[in-house]
Amino acid sequence: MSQILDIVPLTKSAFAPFGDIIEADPVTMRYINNGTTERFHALAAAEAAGEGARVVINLFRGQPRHFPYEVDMMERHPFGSQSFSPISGRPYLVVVSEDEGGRPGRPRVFLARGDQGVNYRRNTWHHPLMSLGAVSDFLVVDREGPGNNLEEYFFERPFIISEPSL
Ligand SMILES: NC(=O)N[C@@H](O)C(=O)O
Ligand code: NI
Repeated sequence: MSQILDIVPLTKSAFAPFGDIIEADPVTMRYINNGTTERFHALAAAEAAGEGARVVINLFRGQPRHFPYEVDMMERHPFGSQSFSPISGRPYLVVVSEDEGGRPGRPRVFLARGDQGVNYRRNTWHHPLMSLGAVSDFLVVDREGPGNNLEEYFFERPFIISEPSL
């Protein structure tokens, strides 16, 4: 099988094994504030495990990735979830893997729209942030606390992502 990875659109069903999509899904919408605001309710849940852990809200300013791109590693956060919500309105790549006996399997690459966020469930293999085209800001909600919340795995042979067509 080729090391070149296909890129597919990010959808709720395809991403379900890895976490949730943070987008204005009409099914989740309820009016609040006397009808002046639409609340898209409980799109995802932040997880922060362990004594003394807390959920934190961050800004990530990502440099655009260049292509062809070598995916030589994946990471996961054993004690908490991690969400990325684009603030700059630009598309970006989401790269995730199923767990195969404690190692990431073949990565899956999703092209996320600039109005779609993702929440990686706790312990989900993913590649670090992959901004596209220009420096992009993201609101990131994840876990801070004691213990090592970062596990990395390096592939023997890197996978390749070709330039996405936007
Ligand atoms: N290191 C860090 O906070 N960021 C990564 O976890 C990432 O997924 O981008
Ligand atoms: Ni991460």
